Amino acid sequence: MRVVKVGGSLREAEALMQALAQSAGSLIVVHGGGPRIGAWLERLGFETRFHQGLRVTPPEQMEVIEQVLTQTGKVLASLLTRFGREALGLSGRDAALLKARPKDAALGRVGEVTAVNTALLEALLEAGLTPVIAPIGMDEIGPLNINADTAAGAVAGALSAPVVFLTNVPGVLADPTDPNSLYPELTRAEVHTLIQNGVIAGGMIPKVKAALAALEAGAPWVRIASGTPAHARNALNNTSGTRIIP
Ligand SMILES: Nc1ncnc2c1ncn2[C@@H]1O[C@H](COP(=O)(O)OP(=O)(O)O)[C@@H](O)[C@H]1O
Ligand SMILES: CC(=O)N[C@@H](CCC(=O)OP(=O)(O)O)C(=O)O
Repeated sequence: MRVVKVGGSLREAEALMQALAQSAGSLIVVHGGGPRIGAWLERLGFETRFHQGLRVTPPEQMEVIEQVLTQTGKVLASLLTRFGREALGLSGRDAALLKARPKDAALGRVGEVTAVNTALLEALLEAGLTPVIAPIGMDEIGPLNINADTAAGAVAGALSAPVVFLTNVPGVLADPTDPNSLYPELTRAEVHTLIQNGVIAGGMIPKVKAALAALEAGAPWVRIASGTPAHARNALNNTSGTRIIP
């Protein structure tokens, strides 16, 4: 079994969904949708800003964020199903799949995962269904906006499963403008240095942090790789992209 995080930066997800649908073994998909959320917030006249790769989430933006993410999951699940892998779009609110708490008051309704309903995921896999999870969590007040990388790392950690973060770059790059500057492997200490000196920035920060959290929680291996179909297939076999090691 593998956990696959599909980045919202991958706007044309169809070819990737076909590759995932046809890959061997059980999958749990966790997806993002940052660019689509941004587009809708802008269209509706909301300001949006990021702190360390996380979208600061005033409570009044939560309805839009939840709608966009939930619908994105339904689209991905229907594509997987069409390509032969029966899939089900869920949000972290369904059956308390992702219990969460606010991460930091300054970030508004941004959540961090406190518990994953692994029994539900195992039951779905047992029934031959592929869960497609929108990164919305739940506390006693209502929904929380969880970064999709964070959510994928938490799910992988809870299941002690490998996780692959598929995105619009080949992995962690020494020079984000040069796709040939890929780090094949990074340790925890190297990751922290690269965050401190600004080489790892923006949306790459939650990815490497989630990768380290998953490893700490028991994931056997973790990769950040390109979401092109060929690279995604290799990443699922623990070969392409950047491997993060403890
Ligand atoms: N060192 C780095 N190597 C690669 N990408 C980086 C790095 N630092 C920042 N980034 C940015 O992180 C982006 C990927 O994160 P993000 O846009 O959130 O994607 P996704 O939607 O797939 O999660 C890249 O497109 C790139 O702009
Ligand atoms: C708290 C936070 O940052 N939530 C993210 C959730 C979606 C996401 O993570 O999408 P990507 O994987 O495409 O970046 C957001 O609002 O954009």
